[in-house]
Amino acid sequence: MVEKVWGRDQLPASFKAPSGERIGEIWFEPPAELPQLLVKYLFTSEKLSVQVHPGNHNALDGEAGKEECWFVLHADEGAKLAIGFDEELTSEQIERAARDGSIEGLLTWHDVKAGDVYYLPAGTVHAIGPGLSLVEVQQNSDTTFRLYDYGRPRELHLERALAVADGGPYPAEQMGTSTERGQTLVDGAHFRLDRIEGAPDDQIVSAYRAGLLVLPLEGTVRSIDRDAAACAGECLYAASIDALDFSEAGVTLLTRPAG
Ligand SMILES: O=P(O)(O)OC[C@H]1O[C@](O)(CO)[C@@H](O)[C@@H]1O
Repeated sequence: MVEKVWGRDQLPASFKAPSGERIGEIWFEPPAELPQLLVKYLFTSEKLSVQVHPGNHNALDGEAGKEECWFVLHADEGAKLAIGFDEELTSEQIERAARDGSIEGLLTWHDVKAGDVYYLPAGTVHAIGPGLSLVEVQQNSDTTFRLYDYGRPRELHLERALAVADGGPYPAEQMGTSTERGQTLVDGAHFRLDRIEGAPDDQIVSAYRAGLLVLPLEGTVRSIDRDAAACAGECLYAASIDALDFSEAGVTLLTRPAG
């Protein structure tokens, strides 16, 4: 569990937050067999920094590319995500806006609801608003460049952020809902994410023949050959979907690296 200035004192029932701590993130450390993917739960009560991540192509030595996606579990009335800019901006315009704080108003703030999914290509300038619970699936990287933090006394990384930031609007095809997309929420360059109800069908089984991470949102998923099980708020690694028992499953997220 990671404390964050924008985190929450009270987490949903399936998570036990230590009292007196403001938990913003729950990380599931990638298992040795699947080092490419990092899965987190995020809980917000305030805005996250306006930030950007590099891609593999423009990360420097010691940094790592970070593309991510968000699956919205819960959104308070009026909750929003800022992704991309309303209008194309130059690097100089982004820098000026980051320095004087007007960047917040230049971002496109999307109304969100449970079941929405957003894929964030590297370079996308973004901020997560308050009142949200999300599952974040991302490349296993902790490289975040903050452009603006509302005056909070945390470090900014303006120069590196400007070097990788895309000044354009967010492409509509990168967002959707689980109703529109069906089971496969993301099938991208770095990872795949599916949302299934009950047991997996043949198409899902054939897509998950190698290592995967399982996040039950409702119900329980068990590992057949190991003494392990996961329910809501937990994450289970399996070497193949064939090693899992979905007889008590409700709604489950499955994710694996691309390829
Ligand atoms: O800099 P902040 O505001 O703490 O945000 C960092 C967090 O934002 C995210 O990049 C999500 O946008 C998380 O993966 C990361 O831990």
